[in-house]
Amino acid sequence: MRLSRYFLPVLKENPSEAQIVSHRLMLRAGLIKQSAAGIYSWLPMGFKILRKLENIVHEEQARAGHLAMLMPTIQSADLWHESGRYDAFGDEMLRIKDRGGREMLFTPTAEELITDIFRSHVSSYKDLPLTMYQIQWKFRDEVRPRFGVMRGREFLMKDGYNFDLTKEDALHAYNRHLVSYLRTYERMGLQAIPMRADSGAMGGDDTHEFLVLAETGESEVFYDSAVTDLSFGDREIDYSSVEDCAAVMEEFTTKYARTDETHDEALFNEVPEERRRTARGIEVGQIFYFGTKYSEAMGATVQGPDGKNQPVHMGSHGIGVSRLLGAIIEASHDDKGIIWPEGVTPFHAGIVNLKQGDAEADAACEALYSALTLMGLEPLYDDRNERAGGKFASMDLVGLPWRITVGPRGLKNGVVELTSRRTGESEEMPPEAAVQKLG
Ligand SMILES: Nc1ncnc2c1ncn2[C@@H]1O[C@H](COS(=O)(=O)NC(=O)[C@@H](N)CS)[C@@H](O)[C@H]1O
Repeated sequence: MRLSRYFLPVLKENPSEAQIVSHRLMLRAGLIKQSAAGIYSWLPMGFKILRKLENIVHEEQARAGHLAMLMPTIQSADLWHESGRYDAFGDEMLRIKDRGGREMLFTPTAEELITDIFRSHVSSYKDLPLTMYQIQWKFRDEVRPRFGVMRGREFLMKDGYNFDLTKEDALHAYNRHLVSYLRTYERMGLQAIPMRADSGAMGGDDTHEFLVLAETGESEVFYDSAVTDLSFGDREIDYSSVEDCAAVMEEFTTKYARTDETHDEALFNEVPEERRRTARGIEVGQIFYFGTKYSEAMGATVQGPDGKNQPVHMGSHGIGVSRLLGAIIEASHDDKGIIWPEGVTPFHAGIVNLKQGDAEADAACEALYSALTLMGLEPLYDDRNERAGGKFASMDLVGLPWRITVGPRGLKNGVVELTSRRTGESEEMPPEAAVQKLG
């Protein structure tokens, strides 16, 4: 992409309304623009990153054997009356009347609708296990939307729902989701620690939240520092194996790690004192097992092997896709701006031309642009007639992992400068070598 043809409204000053660094940087880097409290427009670069996050979520859900689908954002209140959550959800639910005066709502979550779809078409245990998920916008009329996309009112969520014949099968689905989440967050360059949490409005008993440690996190957490040494890595796992998934659950959730809602001081004191940590975290996902709460309320039953009809066991599993942009920036930035992990960066390298209009420099930039594009690496070429300092400042703010600086002096020696955004280290090398290094 050429910056002269892009839409990237970078702000020079820190917006006064932004209280945390990720909110500040998302506005300054021209990723989002607030349209109302807690509601944002996603400008081209912000939207490009959001789609990268969605793609990672889709890939890891597919790897786990979960089926992608899409439900509407506007739902009839009927199903919510049936489940008894219409009133229970309270003021967070945005209630709407259509032209016929029918009660509708902008969905805050979708247990009711997915259960209705299931009960309309599935009646035999032979069709189980079944997990379907969507990546869809939600609305929750938060009493205090704040911190930008971190606590929005309209936000993007991956919400997945499993339907199983028995509690054991549903707990395997729970563990399978934990595995898929560990991989998902690591691919985004995040360490998201699973912690015992409270089930709140979703109901049920077993639930873990996934938290990214950050001072600006809204959740207070208590954990054994040993959990920060765990990583899933690129190990192979058989998602259909109950043992394999249970082993990962065991490995990642045996040591003490809880949110304040479930914190148990006595248990915490059993952790060796030098390993006890209290911190704040950003909740980037949560998985739930809630048994037959919805299937009984809504008559979602299957005929079991014994011929008897029984309500299915369910769970729901969410990832805060739009919140993740904020979480990643909180975890990866410096005083100059964002530092995007390679797995989610909107462009792989910035090309900075120190002398736009200089025939040799322009030609070298065009050659780099084509070579990188041919390799499938998306460059962002700052071809504007700006002074070098301004170009460097924009590139640092936007946070691409690499910057290639091209100038007439360097070209005289047959070199360009390759700079790593994370380390700030620069190295001079021939243009071809820079392309190879990024490849
Ligand atoms: N106001 C919000 N703004 C941004 N992200 C949010 C907001 N509320 C929740 N989320 C994200 O959405 C994830 C899932 O939300 S949840 O309430 O925990 N779970 C559910 O709604 C279940 N139905 C999961 S399918 C959270 O872990 C969080 O990362």
